[in-house]
Amino acid sequence: MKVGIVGTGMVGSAAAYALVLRGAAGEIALVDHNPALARAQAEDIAHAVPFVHPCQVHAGSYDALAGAGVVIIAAGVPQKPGESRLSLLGRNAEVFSDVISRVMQVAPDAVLLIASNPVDIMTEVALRASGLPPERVIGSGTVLDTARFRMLLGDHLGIAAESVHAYVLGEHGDSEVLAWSSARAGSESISDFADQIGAPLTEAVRARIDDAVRHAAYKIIEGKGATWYGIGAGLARLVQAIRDDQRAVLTVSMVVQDFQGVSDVALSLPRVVGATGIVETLIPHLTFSEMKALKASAETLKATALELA
Ligand SMILES: NC(=O)C1=CN([C@@H]2O[C@H](COP(=O)(O)OP(=O)(O)OC[C@H]3O[C@@H](n4cnc5c(N)ncnc54)[C@H](O)[C@@H]3O)[C@@H](O)[C@H]2O)C=CC1
Ligand SMILES: CC(=O)C(=O)O
Repeated sequence: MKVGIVGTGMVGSAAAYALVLRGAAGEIALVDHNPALARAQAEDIAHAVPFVHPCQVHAGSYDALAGAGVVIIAAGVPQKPGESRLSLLGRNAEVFSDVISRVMQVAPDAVLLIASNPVDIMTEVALRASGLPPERVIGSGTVLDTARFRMLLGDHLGIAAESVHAYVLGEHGDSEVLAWSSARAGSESISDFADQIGAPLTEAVRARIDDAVRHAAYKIIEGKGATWYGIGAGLARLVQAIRDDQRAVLTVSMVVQDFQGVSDVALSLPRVVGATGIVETLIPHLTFSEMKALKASAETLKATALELA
Protein backbone atom coordinates (compact mmCIF):
# COMPACT_ATOMS: atom_id res chain seq x y z
CA MET A 1 0.00 0.00 0.00
CA LYS A 2 1.11 3.57 -0.66
CA VAL A 3 1.29 5.79 2.42
CA GLY A 4 1.56 9.58 2.26
CA ILE A 5 3.01 11.65 5.08
CA VAL A 6 2.50 15.41 5.33
CA GLY A 7 4.88 17.01 7.82
CA THR A 8 8.27 15.32 7.78
CA GLY A 9 9.79 16.65 10.99
CA MET A 10 10.45 14.37 13.95
CA VAL A 11 7.06 12.62 14.02
CA GLY A 12 6.53 12.27 10.26
CA SER A 13 10.04 10.97 9.66
CA ALA A 14 9.84 8.56 12.62
CA ALA A 15 6.57 7.22 11.22
CA ALA A 16 8.16 6.73 7.80
CA TYR A 17 11.15 4.96 9.34
CA ALA A 18 8.91 2.71 11.46
CA LEU A 19 6.81 1.88 8.38
CA VAL A 20 9.96 0.83 6.53
CA LEU A 21 11.29 -1.29 9.43
CA ARG A 22 7.88 -2.94 9.89
CA GLY A 23 7.38 -3.58 6.18
CA ALA A 24 3.99 -1.90 6.47
CA ALA A 25 4.12 0.10 3.22
CA GLY A 26 5.23 -0.61 -0.34
CA GLU A 27 5.65 3.09 -1.14
CA ILE A 28 5.98 6.17 1.06
CA ALA A 29 5.55 9.73 -0.26
CA LEU A 30 6.82 12.56 1.94
CA VAL A 31 5.50 16.13 1.68
CA ASP A 32 6.53 19.13 3.75
CA HIS A 33 6.28 22.89 3.76
CA ASN A 34 10.06 22.66 3.61
CA PRO A 35 10.73 20.53 0.47
CA ALA A 36 14.47 20.26 1.16
CA LEU A 37 13.69 18.65 4.51
CA ALA A 38 11.25 16.17 2.93
CA ARG A 39 13.83 15.26 0.26
CA ALA A 40 16.59 14.75 2.83
CA GLN A 41 14.34 12.61 5.06
CA ALA A 42 13.30 10.48 2.06
CA GLU A 43 16.89 9.89 1.04
CA ASP A 44 18.05 9.04 4.56
CA ILE A 45 15.11 6.67 5.22
CA ALA A 46 15.51 5.01 1.80
CA HIS A 47 19.04 4.04 2.84
CA ALA A 48 17.50 1.75 5.49
CA VAL A 49 15.48 -0.17 2.86
CA PRO A 50 18.25 -2.58 1.73
CA PHE A 51 18.51 -3.79 5.37
CA VAL A 52 14.80 -4.52 5.79
CA HIS A 53 11.79 -4.71 3.42
CA PRO A 54 11.33 -3.47 -0.16
CA CYS A 55 9.78 0.01 -0.17
CA GLN A 56 9.99 3.04 -2.44
CA VAL A 57 10.54 6.18 -0.38
CA HIS A 58 10.35 9.54 -2.14
CA ALA A 59 9.48 13.19 -1.55
CA GLY A 60 7.50 15.64 -3.62
CA SER A 61 4.68 18.13 -3.80
CA TYR A 62 1.08 17.23 -2.90
CA ASP A 63 0.74 15.44 -6.27
CA ALA A 64 3.08 12.77 -4.88
CA LEU A 65 0.24 11.66 -2.57
CA ALA A 66 -1.99 10.49 -5.45
CA GLY A 67 -3.12 6.90 -4.94
CA ALA A 68 -2.25 6.77 -1.24
CA GLY A 69 -4.42 4.43 0.84
CA VAL A 70 -3.48 6.25 4.06
CA VAL A 71 -2.20 9.79 4.55
CA ILE A 72 -0.58 10.58 7.90
CA ILE A 73 -0.77 14.24 8.92
CA ALA A 74 2.07 15.25 11.22
CA ALA A 75 2.41 18.87 10.07
CA GLY A 76 2.43 21.76 12.49
CA VAL A 77 4.18 22.90 15.62
CA PRO A 78 5.13 20.70 18.58
CA GLN A 79 5.07 21.67 22.27
CA LYS A 80 7.88 23.65 23.87
CA PRO A 81 9.03 22.49 27.32
CA GLY A 82 6.19 23.00 29.83
CA GLU A 83 3.63 23.81 27.14
CA SER A 84 0.37 21.78 27.01
CA ARG A 85 -0.90 20.10 23.85
CA LEU A 86 -4.12 22.14 23.95
CA SER A 87 -2.14 25.39 23.67
CA LEU A 88 -1.07 24.40 20.11
CA LEU A 89 -4.63 24.45 18.80
CA GLY A 90 -4.80 27.85 17.06
CA ARG A 91 -1.45 27.44 15.31
CA ASN A 92 -2.08 23.90 14.09
CA ALA A 93 -5.68 24.57 13.04
CA GLU A 94 -4.27 27.23 10.71
CA VAL A 95 -1.80 24.70 9.27
CA PHE A 96 -4.65 22.20 8.74
CA SER A 97 -6.78 24.76 6.88
CA ASP A 98 -4.10 24.64 4.18
CA VAL A 99 -3.05 20.98 4.38
CA ILE A 100 -6.31 19.00 4.50
CA SER A 101 -7.94 20.47 1.39
CA ARG A 102 -4.74 19.92 -0.59
CA VAL A 103 -4.55 16.30 0.53
CA MET A 104 -8.20 15.70 -0.39
CA GLN A 105 -7.69 17.09 -3.90
CA VAL A 106 -5.09 14.44 -4.71
CA ALA A 107 -5.94 11.51 -2.41
CA PRO A 108 -9.74 11.58 -1.96
CA ASP A 109 -9.92 7.83 -1.22
CA ALA A 110 -7.33 7.79 1.56
CA VAL A 111 -7.94 7.14 5.24
CA LEU A 112 -6.55 10.16 7.13
CA LEU A 113 -4.41 9.40 10.16
CA ILE A 114 -3.99 12.52 12.28
CA ALA A 115 -0.98 12.91 14.59
CA SER A 116 -0.61 16.69 15.05
CA ASN A 117 -1.58 18.00 18.49
CA PRO A 118 -3.92 18.58 20.15
CA VAL A 119 -4.71 15.41 18.25
CA ASP A 120 -8.35 14.97 19.30
CA ILE A 121 -9.36 18.47 18.26
CA MET A 122 -7.17 18.32 15.14
CA THR A 123 -9.16 15.20 14.22
CA GLU A 124 -12.34 17.29 14.41
CA VAL A 125 -10.73 20.04 12.33
CA ALA A 126 -9.62 17.47 9.72
CA LEU A 127 -13.06 15.87 9.64
CA ARG A 128 -14.75 19.19 8.92
CA ALA A 129 -12.16 20.27 6.34
CA SER A 130 -12.14 16.94 4.49
CA GLY A 131 -15.86 16.20 4.32
CA LEU A 132 -15.01 12.52 4.87
CA PRO A 133 -17.13 10.23 7.04
CA PRO A 134 -15.85 10.13 10.66
CA GLU A 135 -14.62 6.53 10.45
CA ARG A 136 -12.08 7.59 7.80
CA VAL A 137 -10.54 10.39 9.88
CA ILE A 138 -8.63 8.65 12.66
CA GLY A 139 -6.74 10.50 15.37
CA SER A 140 -3.79 8.59 16.82
CA GLY A 141 -5.40 9.59 20.12
CA THR A 142 -4.22 7.60 23.11
CA VAL A 143 -2.54 4.84 21.11
CA LEU A 144 0.77 6.09 22.55
CA ASP A 145 -0.51 6.60 26.11
CA THR A 146 -1.91 3.05 26.05
CA ALA A 147 1.52 1.76 24.98
CA ARG A 148 3.12 3.69 27.85
CA PHE A 149 0.57 2.26 30.33
CA ARG A 150 1.08 -1.33 29.11
CA MET A 151 4.86 -0.96 29.22
CA LEU A 152 4.87 0.35 32.80
CA LEU A 153 2.40 -2.31 33.99
CA GLY A 154 4.48 -5.00 32.27
CA ASP A 155 7.60 -3.69 34.02
CA HIS A 156 5.87 -3.71 37.42
CA LEU A 157 4.50 -7.24 36.95
CA GLY A 158 7.63 -8.65 35.27
CA ILE A 159 5.70 -9.71 32.15
CA ALA A 160 5.73 -8.70 28.48
CA ALA A 161 3.80 -5.54 27.62
CA GLU A 162 2.09 -7.63 24.91
CA SER A 163 0.46 -9.71 27.67
CA VAL A 164 -0.95 -6.60 29.35
CA HIS A 165 -4.39 -5.54 28.09
CA ALA A 166 -5.01 -2.08 29.46
CA TYR A 167 -6.28 1.13 27.92
CA VAL A 168 -5.91 4.87 28.29
CA LEU A 169 -9.11 6.64 27.21
CA GLY A 170 -10.35 10.17 26.54
CA GLU A 171 -8.05 13.06 25.63
CA HIS A 172 -4.51 12.45 24.42
CA GLY A 173 -3.41 14.90 27.07
CA ASP A 174 -3.68 16.04 30.64
CA SER A 175 -7.28 14.86 31.28
CA GLU A 176 -6.78 11.31 29.95
CA VAL A 177 -8.17 8.38 31.94
CA LEU A 178 -6.22 5.23 32.80
CA ALA A 179 -8.81 2.44 32.86
CA TRP A 180 -7.44 0.45 35.81
CA SER A 181 -10.68 -1.46 36.45
CA SER A 182 -10.69 -3.21 33.07
CA ALA A 183 -6.93 -3.89 32.88
CA ARG A 184 -5.88 -7.53 32.47
CA ALA A 185 -2.61 -9.48 32.68
CA GLY A 186 -3.23 -12.43 30.40
CA SER A 187 -6.85 -13.22 31.28
CA GLU A 188 -6.55 -12.27 34.97
CA SER A 189 -7.60 -8.94 36.40
CA ILE A 190 -4.46 -6.87 36.81
CA SER A 191 -4.87 -6.51 40.57
CA ASP A 192 -5.43 -10.27 41.12
CA PHE A 193 -2.34 -11.00 39.03
CA ALA A 194 -0.31 -8.41 40.96
CA ASP A 195 -1.44 -9.87 44.32
CA GLN A 196 -0.63 -13.43 43.17
CA ILE A 197 2.96 -12.55 42.36
CA GLY A 198 3.45 -10.45 45.50
CA ALA A 199 3.66 -7.09 43.70
CA PRO A 200 0.33 -5.49 44.70
CA LEU A 201 -0.90 -2.41 42.90
CA THR A 202 -0.93 -0.17 45.97
CA GLU A 203 -2.15 3.43 45.80
CA ALA A 204 1.49 4.53 45.63
CA VAL A 205 2.24 2.21 42.69
CA ARG A 206 -0.88 3.36 40.84
CA ALA A 207 -0.02 7.01 41.46
CA ARG A 208 3.52 6.49 40.17
CA ILE A 209 2.31 4.77 36.98
CA ASP A 210 -0.45 7.35 36.42
CA ASP A 211 2.06 10.18 36.72
CA ALA A 212 4.57 8.46 34.40
CA VAL A 213 1.92 7.91 31.70
CA ARG A 214 0.22 11.31 32.01
CA HIS A 215 3.45 13.30 32.12
CA ALA A 216 5.67 11.19 29.83
CA ALA A 217 5.64 13.71 27.00
CA TYR A 218 6.51 16.64 29.32
CA LYS A 219 9.50 14.75 30.73
CA ILE A 220 10.79 13.65 27.32
CA ILE A 221 10.35 17.13 25.86
CA GLU A 222 12.37 18.58 28.79
CA GLY A 223 15.17 16.16 27.95
CA LYS A 224 15.26 16.09 24.12
CA GLY A 225 12.89 18.76 22.84
CA ALA A 226 10.20 16.48 21.36
CA THR A 227 8.91 12.91 21.29
CA TRP A 228 8.93 10.83 18.11
CA TYR A 229 9.89 7.14 18.37
CA GLY A 230 6.82 6.00 20.32
CA ILE A 231 4.33 7.78 18.11
CA GLY A 232 6.23 6.75 14.97
CA ALA A 233 5.81 3.09 15.94
CA GLY A 234 2.16 3.68 16.89
CA LEU A 235 1.38 5.25 13.53
CA ALA A 236 3.05 2.35 11.70
CA ARG A 237 0.99 -0.09 13.81
CA LEU A 238 -2.18 1.73 12.76
CA VAL A 239 -1.22 1.68 9.08
CA GLN A 240 -0.64 -2.07 9.28
CA ALA A 241 -4.09 -2.60 10.84
CA ILE A 242 -5.62 -0.68 7.92
CA ARG A 243 -3.49 -2.23 5.18
CA ASP A 244 -4.13 -5.82 6.32
CA ASP A 245 -7.74 -5.24 7.43
CA GLN A 246 -6.63 -6.63 10.80
CA ARG A 247 -9.61 -5.43 12.81
CA ALA A 248 -7.20 -4.74 15.65
CA VAL A 249 -8.55 -3.15 18.85
CA LEU A 250 -6.61 0.07 19.37
CA THR A 251 -7.34 3.23 21.33
CA VAL A 252 -7.80 5.88 18.66
CA SER A 253 -9.74 9.09 18.41
CA MET A 254 -12.77 9.77 16.25
CA VAL A 255 -15.56 12.34 16.22
CA VAL A 256 -18.78 10.98 17.75
CA GLN A 257 -22.15 12.71 17.78
CA ASP A 258 -22.57 12.16 21.49
CA PHE A 259 -20.49 10.88 24.36
CA GLN A 260 -22.24 10.90 27.75
CA GLY A 261 -24.19 14.02 26.78
CA VAL A 262 -21.21 15.83 25.21
CA SER A 263 -21.99 16.43 21.54
CA ASP A 264 -19.67 16.38 18.51
CA VAL A 265 -16.46 15.53 20.28
CA ALA A 266 -13.43 13.46 19.32
CA LEU A 267 -11.87 11.29 22.01
CA SER A 268 -10.23 7.91 22.31
CA LEU A 269 -12.08 4.69 23.10
CA PRO A 270 -11.07 1.14 22.22
CA ARG A 271 -11.92 0.83 18.53
CA VAL A 272 -11.74 -1.86 15.88
CA VAL A 273 -9.46 -0.68 13.05
CA GLY A 274 -9.56 -2.27 9.59
CA ALA A 275 -9.31 -1.52 5.88
CA THR A 276 -12.11 1.06 5.83
CA GLY A 277 -10.86 2.86 8.93
CA ILE A 278 -12.74 2.57 12.23
CA VAL A 279 -15.13 -0.36 11.99
CA GLU A 280 -16.54 -0.37 15.54
CA THR A 281 -16.34 1.57 18.80
CA LEU A 282 -16.36 -0.36 22.08
CA ILE A 283 -17.77 1.17 25.24
CA PRO A 284 -15.65 -0.27 28.06
CA HIS A 285 -17.02 -1.26 31.46
CA LEU A 286 -15.68 1.38 33.81
CA THR A 287 -16.19 2.25 37.46
CA PHE A 288 -18.39 5.23 38.30
CA SER A 289 -15.34 7.43 38.98
CA GLU A 290 -13.54 6.35 35.79
CA MET A 291 -16.65 7.14 33.70
CA LYS A 292 -17.00 10.50 35.50
CA ALA A 293 -13.36 11.30 34.65
CA LEU A 294 -13.92 10.23 31.03
CA LYS A 295 -16.94 12.51 30.73
CA ALA A 296 -14.88 15.36 32.24
CA SER A 297 -12.18 14.66 29.63
CA ALA A 298 -14.78 14.91 26.86
CA GLU A 299 -16.02 18.20 28.36
CA THR A 300 -12.47 19.59 28.44
CA LEU A 301 -12.01 18.74 24.76
CA LYS A 302 -15.38 20.20 23.84
CA ALA A 303 -14.71 23.46 25.71
CA THR A 304 -11.30 23.85 24.06
CA ALA A 305 -12.67 23.06 20.59
CA LEU A 306 -15.34 25.75 21.07
CA GLU A 307 -12.57 28.34 21.54
CA LEU A 308 -11.77 27.83 17.84
CA ALA A 309 -15.31 28.58 16.68
N1 LIG B 1 -0.21 12.27 18.53
C1 LIG B 1 0.86 12.05 19.27
O1 LIG B 1 0.90 11.12 20.09
C2 LIG B 1 2.04 12.96 19.08
C3 LIG B 1 1.87 14.11 18.37
N2 LIG B 1 2.91 14.98 18.18
C4 LIG B 1 2.61 16.18 17.43
O2 LIG B 1 3.03 16.02 16.07
C5 LIG B 1 3.25 17.31 15.49
C6 LIG B 1 4.59 17.33 14.78
O3 LIG B 1 5.62 17.24 15.76
P1 LIG B 1 7.16 17.20 15.30
O4 LIG B 1 7.32 16.29 14.15
O5 LIG B 1 7.97 17.00 16.53
O6 LIG B 1 7.36 18.70 14.79
P2 LIG B 1 8.45 19.20 13.73
O7 LIG B 1 8.52 20.67 13.91
O8 LIG B 1 9.69 18.39 13.85
O9 LIG B 1 7.77 18.86 12.32
C7 LIG B 1 6.64 19.50 11.86
C8 LIG B 1 6.77 19.63 10.37
O10 LIG B 1 5.56 20.19 9.85
C9 LIG B 1 5.93 20.98 8.74
N3 LIG B 1 4.86 21.91 8.42
C10 LIG B 1 4.46 23.02 9.12
N4 LIG B 1 3.46 23.63 8.45
C11 LIG B 1 3.21 22.91 7.34
C12 LIG B 1 2.31 23.04 6.27
N5 LIG B 1 1.43 24.06 6.20
N6 LIG B 1 2.34 22.12 5.28
C13 LIG B 1 3.22 21.09 5.32
N7 LIG B 1 4.11 20.91 6.32
C14 LIG B 1 4.12 21.81 7.31
C15 LIG B 1 7.20 21.67 9.17
O11 LIG B 1 7.95 22.16 8.06
C16 LIG B 1 7.92 20.55 9.94
O12 LIG B 1 8.80 19.84 9.11
C17 LIG B 1 3.15 18.31 16.66
O13 LIG B 1 1.87 18.92 16.67
C18 LIG B 1 3.33 17.43 17.87
O14 LIG B 1 2.76 17.99 19.04
C19 LIG B 1 4.16 14.70 18.69
C20 LIG B 1 4.37 13.54 19.38
C21 LIG B 1 3.34 12.60 19.68
C1 LIG C 1 4.05 14.97 22.37
C2 LIG C 1 3.01 13.98 22.64
O1 LIG C 1 1.84 14.19 22.35
C3 LIG C 1 3.37 12.74 23.30
O2 LIG C 1 4.53 12.33 23.28
O3 LIG C 1 2.49 12.15 23.94
